[in-house]
Amino acid sequence: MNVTQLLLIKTFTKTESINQELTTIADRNMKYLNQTEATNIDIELFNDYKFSVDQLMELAGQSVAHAIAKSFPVEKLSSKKLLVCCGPGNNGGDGLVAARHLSLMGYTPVIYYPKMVDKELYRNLVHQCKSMDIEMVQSVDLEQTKDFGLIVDALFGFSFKPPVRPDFLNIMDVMRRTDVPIASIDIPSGWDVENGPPEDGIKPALLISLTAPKLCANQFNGKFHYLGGRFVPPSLQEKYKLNLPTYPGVDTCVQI
Ligand SMILES: NC(=O)C1=CN([C@@H]2O[C@H](COP(=O)(O)OP(=O)(O)OC[C@H]3O[C@@H](n4cnc5c(N)ncnc54)[C@H](O)[C@@H]3O)[C@@H](O)[C@H]2O)[C@@H](O)CC1
Ligand SMILES: [K+]
Repeated sequence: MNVTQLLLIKTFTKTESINQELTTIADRNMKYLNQTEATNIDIELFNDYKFSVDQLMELAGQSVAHAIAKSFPVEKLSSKKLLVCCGPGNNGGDGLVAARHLSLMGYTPVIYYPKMVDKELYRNLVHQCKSMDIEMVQSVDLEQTKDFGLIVDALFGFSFKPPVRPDFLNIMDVMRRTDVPIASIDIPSGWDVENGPPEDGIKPALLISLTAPKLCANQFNGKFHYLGGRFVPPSLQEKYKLNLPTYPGVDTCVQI
């Protein structure tokens, strides 16, 4: 190895460690949003920055699929089948998008979508999933969860207001009692967005926060916490002092 090569390696190593240091500093100051801030950022993305819901949902759902693949690689999962539980709002939409991407990545998602809202966005997402032969089930009980290697929790996101309404009590009970690991999108369903888990709250193994973590994520102590939704314009990050960590390379998600 000549002197130039040695110098190049040293410079590269130094840059890498500076980058890591910057990421750590950013992590330390990363903003955890309250419910109002999360809603306001959402409104600004749509009204001021002119994003459409399906644009952001596609990016969010894809980043969820990538975080799942990093945490539960398809070849290591006990069963390639994943149960994706989708709620009535955009969190449920993220779940439908994630199911489609997971299917393209070699998993076998099965969707449970008990309260589909009759809007074109959701109808199209369901149509896309059905066109890819993704199975949809009408009910889920505890016994059935044994067929799955992972449950994707896309029931409620940052607009959730406790307590859980009767239509979702059964699936929440199944998620509480199952031994199958859970990957929660944005908020562990049933948790208060700011105050965290109720006494008998679900305990996800993976949480994928979107845009920026919400306050309840401070109480997450599962194995993997990722940030996804790499779409926040710098000026919006600056306005809310989000201090988001640096996403590695071209990744759509970053472990935090
Ligand atoms: N900027 C963003 O901020 C983005 C947000 N996205 C997703 O959108 C989510 C927020 O979506 P929404 O505002 O549509 O709301 P949610 O998906 O959080 O849930 C709202 C739905 O759940 C119902 N609900 C609320 N409380 C309930 C309760 N106690 N029992 C039963 N049902 C209840 C509401 O009636 C409504 O239908 C985020 O968490 C994230 O997953 C992404 O799709 C894209 C970008
Ligand atoms: K969720």
